Amino acid sequence: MAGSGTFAEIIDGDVFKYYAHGKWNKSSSGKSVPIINPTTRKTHFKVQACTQEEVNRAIESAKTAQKSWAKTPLWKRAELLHKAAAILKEHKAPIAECLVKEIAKPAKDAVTEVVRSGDLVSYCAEEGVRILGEGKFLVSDSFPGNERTKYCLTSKIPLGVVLAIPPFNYPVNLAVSKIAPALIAGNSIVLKPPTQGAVAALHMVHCFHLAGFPGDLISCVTGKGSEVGDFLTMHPGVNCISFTGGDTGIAISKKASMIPLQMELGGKDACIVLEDADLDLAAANIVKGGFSYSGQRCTAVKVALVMESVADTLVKKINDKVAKLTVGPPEKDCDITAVVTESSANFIEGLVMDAKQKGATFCQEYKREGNLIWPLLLDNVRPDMRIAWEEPFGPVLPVIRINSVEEGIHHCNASNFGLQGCVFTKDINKAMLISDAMETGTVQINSAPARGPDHFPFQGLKDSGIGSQGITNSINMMTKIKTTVINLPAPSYTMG
Ligand SMILES: NC(=O)c1ccc[n+]([C@@H]2O[C@H](COP(=O)([O-])OP(=O)(O)OC[C@H]3O[C@@H](n4cnc5c(N)ncnc54)[C@H](O)[C@@H]3O)[C@@H](O)[C@H]2O)c1
Repeated sequence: MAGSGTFAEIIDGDVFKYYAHGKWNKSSSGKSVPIINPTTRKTHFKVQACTQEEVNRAIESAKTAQKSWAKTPLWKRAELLHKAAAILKEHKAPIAECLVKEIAKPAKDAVTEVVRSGDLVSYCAEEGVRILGEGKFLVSDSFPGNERTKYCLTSKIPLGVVLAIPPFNYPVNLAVSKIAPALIAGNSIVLKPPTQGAVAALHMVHCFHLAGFPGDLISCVTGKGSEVGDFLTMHPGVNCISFTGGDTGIAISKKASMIPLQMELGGKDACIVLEDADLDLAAANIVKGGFSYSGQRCTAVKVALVMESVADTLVKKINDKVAKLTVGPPEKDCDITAVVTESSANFIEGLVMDAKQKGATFCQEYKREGNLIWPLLLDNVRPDMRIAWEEPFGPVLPVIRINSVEEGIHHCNASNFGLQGCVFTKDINKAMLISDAMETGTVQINSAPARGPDHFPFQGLKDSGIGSQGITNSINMMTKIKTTVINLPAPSYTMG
């Protein structure tokens, strides 16, 4: 159970401790932050409200710890990561329980998130050993005017302290997707988990503690993002920020100093359906893509752009599937569960009411109880409706009927987001042309957008992000290149 057994030391009374200096600590603030269960709307957990002084100490000690970690052999770093991955998977049940209570993630998906996270950590260790074990050797005579008098050796070195800020929807997976690449590359880590999801993240961090990483190398500071956020992101001791979330990331990018930033932000992933598409496949993917975890996924299908000639048939197929979605508590593994906060539910409702007022066709009746919103398909959505452009992050999906492929591409590209998109057609040539024309980081052909598998590159264009994630890209991003040049007194050409 959460906060008991192996995890008993991470809680004090009813408040979870924060992790720094290799141990679990109470904040001197004496204050805590409540975590509201989205289903019951009652406080379920509490975490420490860390002070700026505590955050400062965590960063300062991470700086020192990183220096010796960078001198730890790569195979040893990998070994510890493999150990942490195994411990994480062993304790999937209590961590998944936190995800169910804190973010109303359906029970089975919660377990999947933890297992996937363990796999990500292991893969990262293996990939790190492969790509960080290699450097480059260059000779000078390939550049005009040079003899072979210079040998250049390049290697990848760590950046220093990496600040990791994941969002609420995958607080474990999107934390380890930053922690593991940072650690294998020789960096230290300061994690600031989201408020909803903080307790799952603290349990995950305990698995790293149990694996035996050096004290001070990893810390996890809790508190409201709006209170400790700026202090963390503008701290001179931070050498890299890896952030996943919404528009907050744009604000952070403007405030951060001259350090590498990895930003994975919001999306308005479009699904273009052509006349020749397999409509059963498209409907299945639109429902899975649009409504999994109640639409609270960065890569959820957030607008369906459907050719008018197949729209009636497709909408009917989607509605038949929507009718089968179960709605209720995450403990019962329902498909649609309460959205994360009351303010999210209010925001979603605002988009729905705007669409209603402007004449969208409601395929189901709009229904809400507390944070629980029943799945809703809105047909005949037009570009003057907010839902055509904004990210609901909830179980509401707009359908815009289009009369040409160009119209679909135009709508997709007019968005300020550019995360992913997808196209359904049996014509691979057309699909490739559309993929090239869509201004998004990834285009899926004949499947819903998805972040995984976790070693695939994952990136957003425009307001959807900076840089590229995915295991290999994250490891590379969390390193810099160092070169040593050997200067010879006379040219030397290898004769074999
Ligand atoms: N592109 C991706 O990879 C990806 C993946 C998942 C979610 N998302 C996006 O995340 C959003 C939903 O997640 P969310 O509601 O947790 O996002 P959010 O931007 O509200 O919060 C993200 C994180 O930032 C922290 N934070 C808040 N204010 C801060 C500040 N001033 N300084 C530093 N940190 C601060 C939060 O505590 C949280 O940990 C959606 O827009 C979704 O599309 C993107």
